[in-house]
Amino acid sequence: MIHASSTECGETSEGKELGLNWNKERKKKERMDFQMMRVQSLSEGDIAEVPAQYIQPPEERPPISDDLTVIDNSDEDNVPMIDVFGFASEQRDTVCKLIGDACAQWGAFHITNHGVPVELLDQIRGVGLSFFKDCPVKDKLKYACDPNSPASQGYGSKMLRPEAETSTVLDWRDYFDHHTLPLSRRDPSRWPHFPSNYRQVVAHYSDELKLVAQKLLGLISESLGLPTSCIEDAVGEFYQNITISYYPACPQPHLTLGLQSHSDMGVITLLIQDHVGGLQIFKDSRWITVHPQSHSILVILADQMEIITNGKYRSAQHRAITNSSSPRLSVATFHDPAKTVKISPAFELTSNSSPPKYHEVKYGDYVSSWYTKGPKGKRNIDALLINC
Ligand SMILES: O=C(O)CCC(=O)C(=O)O
Ligand SMILES: [Fe+2]
Repeated sequence: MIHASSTECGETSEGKELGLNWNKERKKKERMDFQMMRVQSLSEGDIAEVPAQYIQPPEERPPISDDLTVIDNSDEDNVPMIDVFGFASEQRDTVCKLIGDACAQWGAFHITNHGVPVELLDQIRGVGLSFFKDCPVKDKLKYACDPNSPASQGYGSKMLRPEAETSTVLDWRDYFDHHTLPLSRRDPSRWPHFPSNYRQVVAHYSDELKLVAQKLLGLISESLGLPTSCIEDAVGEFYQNITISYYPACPQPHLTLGLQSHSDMGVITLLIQDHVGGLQIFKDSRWITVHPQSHSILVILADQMEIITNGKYRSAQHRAITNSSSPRLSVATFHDPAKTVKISPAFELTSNSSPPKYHEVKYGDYVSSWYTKGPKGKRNIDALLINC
């Protein structure tokens, strides 16, 4: 009774202290709750202005005056579209040359006739959208990822460790990260059970995209005059994650980013998006909006590819912008080395006249540093440059 009244009124010194601590704890919890708040809940709360934590510094803000100017560049000035002819051997030399040019100039390209059934592309977009749109946030939260562990599997809204976040603006994005390969990491019971075919579609998509990634690594190796298996041998067994990102409509797209500027940390990313558009690639000092192509797959070179190729092919810097009218969905499939694998420039690509440009790095160390420091464009890979 005494305790109850003294803490409630804060009359005794012990009570005051308890009251202060309680207040501090409550404030901390409110801050945490805010940080954990899903962007979708904010967006559906019908707010006119985005909370301060989502406002980018002026130099990072996208120059959007209204939503219709999001896709402003012409077809000629967009990532190359390459028909890979089902990876048929008769077309291999031609395809290899086109891929080599796209890797050197863009670090990204679309592929068609990749062998993944278009129905499967539609299905994974469909189950992803259904999870985000039709499942109440409280049900989605049953799959919440561990906010203290980077790249943990599940439903999340932020990428960085809490200690890094204090100085980092939050992204206008919710996502679901799935650990899909190797099979020892795949546990579909941790993925949404709604809609009912969700788990089966993600597993099927994972298997198909692994095959595409393997074939692409072969072509990319050959495009540099390397043995077909060179890059895949350097990477070892694929660690594959699939991230479905959902970017709710944003009341102030000119102040925010769906996903801040970064390059992916692994080897190769295969991305599909819906018809809305918002992915941009930084090329020749400007941001270019990638035209959505519903049946093609966008290939994005990631940082370990830049190291293995000794900078002949550079990882693509990219970001996602938001818009005020339509939510947007993308599915990114990342292919990474195991954390224990050491990555260094392929010896075939180095010589006395062309020495290694990057320090060797254990992939696990690279990942930890990326999550601790935050992406900020390409600063993580640039930190490995020799003599820099
Ligand atoms: O949503 C997008 O288009 C980009 C996603 C992305 O870059 C990522 O998840 O790393
Ligand atoms: Fe990315």
